[in-house]
Amino acid sequence: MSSLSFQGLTVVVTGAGGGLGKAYSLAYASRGANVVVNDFNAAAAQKVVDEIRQAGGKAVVNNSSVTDGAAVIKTALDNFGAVHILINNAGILRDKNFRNMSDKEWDQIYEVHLKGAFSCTKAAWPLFRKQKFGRIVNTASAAGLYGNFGQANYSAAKMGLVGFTKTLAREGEKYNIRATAIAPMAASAMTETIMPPEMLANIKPEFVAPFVMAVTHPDSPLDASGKVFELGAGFVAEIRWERSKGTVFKTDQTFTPSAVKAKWAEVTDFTDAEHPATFTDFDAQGTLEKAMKLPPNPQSQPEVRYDGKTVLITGAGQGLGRAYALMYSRLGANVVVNDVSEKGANAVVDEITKAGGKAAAAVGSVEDGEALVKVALEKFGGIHVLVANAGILRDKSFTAMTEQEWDQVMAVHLRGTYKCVKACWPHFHKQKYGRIVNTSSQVGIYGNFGQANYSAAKAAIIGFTRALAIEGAKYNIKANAIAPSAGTAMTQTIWPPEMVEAFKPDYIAPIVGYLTSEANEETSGCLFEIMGGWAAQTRWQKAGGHGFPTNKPLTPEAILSKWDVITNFDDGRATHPTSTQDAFEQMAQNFGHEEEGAEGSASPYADPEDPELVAKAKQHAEPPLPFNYTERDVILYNLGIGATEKELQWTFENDDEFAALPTFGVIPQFQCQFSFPLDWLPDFNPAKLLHGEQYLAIKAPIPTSGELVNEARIMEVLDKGKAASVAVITETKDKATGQVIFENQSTLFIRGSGGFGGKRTGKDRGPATAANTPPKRSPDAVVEEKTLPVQAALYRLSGDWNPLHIQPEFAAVGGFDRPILHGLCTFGFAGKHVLKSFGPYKDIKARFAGVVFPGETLVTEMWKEGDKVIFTTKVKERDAPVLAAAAVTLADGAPKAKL
Ligand SMILES: CCCCCCC[C@@H](O)CC(=O)SCCNC(=O)CCNC(=O)[C@H](O)C(C)(C)COP(=O)(O)OP(=O)(O)OC[C@H]1O[C@@H](n2cnc3c(N)ncnc32)[C@H](O)[C@@H]1OP(=O)(O)O
Repeated sequence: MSSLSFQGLTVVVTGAGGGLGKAYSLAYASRGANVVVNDFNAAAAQKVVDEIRQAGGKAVVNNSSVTDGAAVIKTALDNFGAVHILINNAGILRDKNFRNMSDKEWDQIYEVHLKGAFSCTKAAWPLFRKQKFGRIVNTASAAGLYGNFGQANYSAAKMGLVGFTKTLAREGEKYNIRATAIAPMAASAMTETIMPPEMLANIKPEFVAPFVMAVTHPDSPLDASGKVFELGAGFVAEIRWERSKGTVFKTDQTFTPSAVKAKWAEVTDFTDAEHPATFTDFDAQGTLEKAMKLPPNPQSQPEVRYDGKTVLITGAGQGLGRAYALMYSRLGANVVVNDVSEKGANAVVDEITKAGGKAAAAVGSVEDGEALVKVALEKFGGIHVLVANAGILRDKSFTAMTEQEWDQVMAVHLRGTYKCVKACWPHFHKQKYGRIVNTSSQVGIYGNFGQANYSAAKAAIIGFTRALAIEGAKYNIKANAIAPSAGTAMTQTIWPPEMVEAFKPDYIAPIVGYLTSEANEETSGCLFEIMGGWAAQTRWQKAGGHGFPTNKPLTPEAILSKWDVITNFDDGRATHPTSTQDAFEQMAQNFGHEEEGAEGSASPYADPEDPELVAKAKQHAEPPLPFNYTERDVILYNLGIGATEKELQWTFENDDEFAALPTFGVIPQFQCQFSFPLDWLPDFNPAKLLHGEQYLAIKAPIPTSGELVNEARIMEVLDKGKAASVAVITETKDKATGQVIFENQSTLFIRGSGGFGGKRTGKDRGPATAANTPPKRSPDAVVEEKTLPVQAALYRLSGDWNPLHIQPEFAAVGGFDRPILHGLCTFGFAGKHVLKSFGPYKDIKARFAGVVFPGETLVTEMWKEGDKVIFTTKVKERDAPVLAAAAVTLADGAPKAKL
């Protein structure tokens, strides 16, 4: 195959200052394209442009926000007179567990990822249409496809891009405009915050760029348009929707939540599943006719009821919402009927009250979710179920769609759903019970002409719901998304009258009624298509895909040569991933896939470790060890490092800001550390073991209770002459989701165990071994804090039971005249000092330079240097250094120093 040229084509890459965007820019430029390197970080963008120009390529910088797409595209026109390819890649992270996520964090993610992609695409679209050529790649994510813990905002925005892409592909087809969504896995400044370094080394952006080039070339495969692909580490596979055949219920009064429960296994049975490309593939009329002819539906026992439960239904003044409200009331629920129309809401409340039910109106916008939930609390004393149903349409072809029409649909569907769930969440959390049904749409699943706004919002709701299901699992909160089709005021504008009449909202309600019931103990994070008595489940199916060798550069030509394999779902290798972990594992199987004889090794593998050490590590590797903890453990830890009764955010579990101090991250691994036998070292004496250094990376929000798992291995064994130095790495993951929360690297300094002839100097492990020399100026902040004589006795209850810290005899063997304080206790105090002075951080490292005795006063001196805060800690009474070579890397958005 001849090499694909991009000569004469202009490519706009957003977020191109680093990571994937940079890799795209360099790759396109190397094939002759004119590249607009967009990044709000002017210096980073300029660097990429300089690199391209030095290599003889053509590129210009643009520093506009992606939400000002017109300005981004104008740079292309001003400099190159055209734009042909748009890569919507810019992204940020604002990870936070949903309970603590702020509206700002929600909005920022939406703005950059979804609104930004809209804005840039909107600006390029008329040009694409005019020249009858355009290529768009939208960057989704596995977090969007499957949902991810701590990423409700990101999961929503990323899945929204999938819906948006599908509609763009439909609308663009006639004009040779193609749109593709990718869920890439690649190392970037963004992923660095959530992945351990050795994993990052395997997922170079250079393995993603060739695919993006292949699907944006003028000769790109037509069937890439409107499709979604997962790729990274040299592996590429298409992913598509798979729908169960589902089941059909008789549409009479026996169609109840109890009837749904009785046949639920049929809804979720994927035998003979289908792979529809559009929702029009479905024989709605035939199914409805079949539904009517069925015998009455069998009912499960006991009957699904809602006595004592309070249900909030949004947009319940008419249509689907009204049908839900009437059903819930019949089943004994207290119903809160929300609608923007006072008349509509009151009419439904009257209807329920007259029939002997209990209902209250909550008039207002779903964007004021708290006010709606307040009605439930005031009238009925609680909230148990949310059915987020409110919706509007602002249909327009993408060419004609105004920003206002985009915003309006997003505000009601996406932000409204978010706000209502957010308002319910603390109550669900506290009572350890909650049921949510969020309303998506077949338009969100498959895309639809004239509904770019609606398809994006409705797809985003799927990603959002999946993230909620993951976060809610531990609290018996179940969240599902439905794509209902029924004759309502909304569909009246697009359906023929007889269809509106035939497909009654009552035929959707029983499914919702089952999903939100106590009887639903299993189903969460799922998506259902429902229409006229028929209900089916829709999930992802992933092609077996192709893994390219990682020891030679991947090219767009290689991607195209395997296109049939990448998109083949019928070779028996297709899978059904349901989590980011599943998606990642498939990619990870390609790590280290080498082709014999490949020249110019481009292996993305990190330097293989010293074989001797690998052997040692294997010998001493431990099986994963669990760590289960509650809020009580968090409080105990916080108290152990000096938190007080006045600092309720650290010592009172019901405080709104309740959190673990960041250095809590060292605790879960403890047991694991101690399970390593060290008696293979010469003259090993446990009393001679001191903690030498500690590095902690915090890769996800710290849950205040949870079930975690630790995997530890020895990384390095050094011979320091008089002592042995053993470095251990531990990854701590969430047990349910597999998400890495902490990475610890701990160095143990074992006096008297050296002289075995091993290496003296270890590897540079980046921030884990950095020297962190303080600058020669007076510190920017100083915190002094006295420890208590009881400090070690208190701290040890968090898991380090080493007698060195409590038993005088043991301490004496170690060479101390009284027990010493745990190194990690001092570490925790200092970490708290930095947090109080400079805000949150994503990693922290220190060397234990000298011992502390409980009761001594710690003085932490801090210097802010860029995104680092270098610090030292000494004991005031003895003017003795105890923490050295220490620093934190501040988290993005950390507040400025309070000096
Ligand atoms: C979850 C994780 C599990 C871990 C749990 C551990 C169990 C805990 O219960 C134990 C504890 O908490 S102990 C309390 C905390 N630690 C301490 O108090 C140690 C304080 N430090 C010291 O006493 C000395 O610095 C000392 C003794 C460490 C070194 O002093 P010297 O022997 O005088 O060393 P020196 O001559 O200065 O240097 C020799 C070589 O060793 C390297 N080195 C020095 N300090 C180090 C340290 N803290 N960590 C790692 N390496 C260290 C030096 O760089 C030098 O290396 P090279 O030969 O390459 O130049």
